[in-house]
Amino acid sequence: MKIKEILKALNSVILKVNCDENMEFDYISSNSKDIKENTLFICRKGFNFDSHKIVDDVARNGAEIFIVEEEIEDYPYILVVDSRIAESIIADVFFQKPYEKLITFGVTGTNGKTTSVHLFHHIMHQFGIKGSISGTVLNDIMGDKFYHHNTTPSAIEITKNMFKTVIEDGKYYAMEVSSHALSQYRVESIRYDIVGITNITRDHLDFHQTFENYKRAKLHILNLLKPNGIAIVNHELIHDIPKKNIRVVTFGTDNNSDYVIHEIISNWSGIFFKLKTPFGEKKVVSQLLGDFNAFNVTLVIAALVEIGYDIDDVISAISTFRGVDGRLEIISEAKKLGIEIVIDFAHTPDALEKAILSIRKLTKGRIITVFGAGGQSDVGKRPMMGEIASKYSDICIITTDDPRGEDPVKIIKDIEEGVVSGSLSLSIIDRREAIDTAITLANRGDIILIAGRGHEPYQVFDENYKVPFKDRDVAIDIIYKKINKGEKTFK
Ligand SMILES: CC(=O)N[C@H]1[C@@H](OP(=O)(O)OP(=O)(O)OC[C@H]2O[C@@H](n3ccc(=O)[nH]c3=O)[C@H](O)[C@@H]2O)O[C@H](CO)[C@@H](O)[C@@H]1O[C@H](C)C(=O)N[C@@H](C)C(=O)N[C@H](CCC(=O)O)C(=O)O
Ligand SMILES: Nc1ncnc2c1ncn2[C@@H]1O[C@H](COP(=O)(O)OP(=O)(O)OP(=O)(O)O)[C@@H](O)[C@H]1O
Repeated sequence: MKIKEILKALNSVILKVNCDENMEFDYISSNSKDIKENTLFICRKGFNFDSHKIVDDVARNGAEIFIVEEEIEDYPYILVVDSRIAESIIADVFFQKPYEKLITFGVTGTNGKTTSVHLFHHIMHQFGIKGSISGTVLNDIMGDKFYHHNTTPSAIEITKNMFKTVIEDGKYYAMEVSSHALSQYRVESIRYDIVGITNITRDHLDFHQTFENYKRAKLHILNLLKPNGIAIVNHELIHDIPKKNIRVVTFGTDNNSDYVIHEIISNWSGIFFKLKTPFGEKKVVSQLLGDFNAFNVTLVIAALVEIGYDIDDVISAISTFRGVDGRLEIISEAKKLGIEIVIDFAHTPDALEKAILSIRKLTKGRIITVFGAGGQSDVGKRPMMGEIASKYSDICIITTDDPRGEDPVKIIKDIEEGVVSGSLSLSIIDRREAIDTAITLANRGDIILIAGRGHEPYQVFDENYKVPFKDRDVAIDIIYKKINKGEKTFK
């Protein structure tokens, strides 16, 4: 591709062009670990690193032209106001707007993104339609499955994955869109057929500073719709939707919603609820545990139905979806001890409250909640989580999550500040010991909720020290040790 092909698109961010516009490049990258011959390299002053400082290394590996935020010597470059915006524009031109050839579904919200995107993928597979998904737990790009450290990857990676989907004849691309990605222009050039907003409750205030900023970042997704795109929005947010010319379809328990959820029945086999829809009243059965999943399920029903799929076919395909790893996942081995253990990724106050209250409906026994809070992330939510867990559980055990460089004891103290007085709460720093204690304390009929880390395979103490620790595997290991030592009665 010739430089002149991107100049027009970049027009609004260019400060200076210091290269021949007939120069050609064959590859684009903003990551020095991903350079090929004749690469156009995008330098950025990031939060941790300034890649303007490594232009010599990058050039040695094959970069020929640079996009920069400050002038460099010795190499041809284009100086821009903001490299992040430039990256999204260049990716868009280089990969020829692949989203135009796909059904694109972008889901944002504090909780429920992963579940909604995976459910959408499942239904499309049931319909025999191929496509891709990306998000926290898994990227599945036309069957090529891998984990990415970001919920929403960089603009180049997303667009490249969409391009691959088009080339391999995929029909859709469903993705989780984080608030970080929205404010860092990672999805700025993408256009969606459908955007979904699950809910907006407190999280990530370390990054966004205020809840209003966080909400604004999330709602920005509404600016990224295709001309005939549809926004499927939780009815609770109706007053936050800007008055623009976009098609908004709402869901929720409020009778004014377009899709009204009512009469949710929850048990160990899942949820059953009734749904008032523009196509009449429907009954929905899902294997997902937890009332809150009625919202995720309805978001996906509305998304598919509003773009033309038959509502009965969609509802029927939902019943075979077994859920996502680490989201109210039952550890069946616990039954051998006469108790129940559920693993859940709840790591925000709202999610924790909803998870505990959902479980409350499943037992007459006690709820023992084992949880902590991640380091380097929204300190203010810690006491709120302490309050919620101690208020709604019978016993709460505060422990270590992923400290990410912070002192685990300090994090636990922050959580303890919110613990309701008179509640039964103890703190055990070592997560394995905390889970072990919960299992020891549990009586027949009790439920242990191990919250906060869900599917995550490593406990991250700091950048250089992470240890394998999957809540599910640890819980199962402890169960078998107790069985072998005869420590607990069998069911
Ligand atoms: C704070 C933050 O959001 N950082 C994101 C941001 O990085 P950055 O721009 O600050 O990059 P940087 O690490 O300083 O490096 C600057 C530039 O140098 C390049 N570089 C850097 C080092 C090197 O050796 N070579 C090299 O070329 C980098 O590719 C980058 O272009 O842009 C990168 C590319 O998109 C992201 O990978 C990175 O996510 C970091 C890893 C991160 O932890 N982000 C979290 C906060 C985040 O984004 N989380 C949300 C989900 C939140 C949730 O819902 O739980 C997400 O979408 O993942
Ligand atoms: N609709 C919902 N309302 C409230 N809580 C929810 C909802 N859906 C899921 N949760 C809770 O949030 C947790 C994370 O769910 P999920 O992974 O689907 O969300 P997410 O938005 O992808 O989160 P993240 O981006 O942090 O991975 C679940 O384990 C559950 O506790």
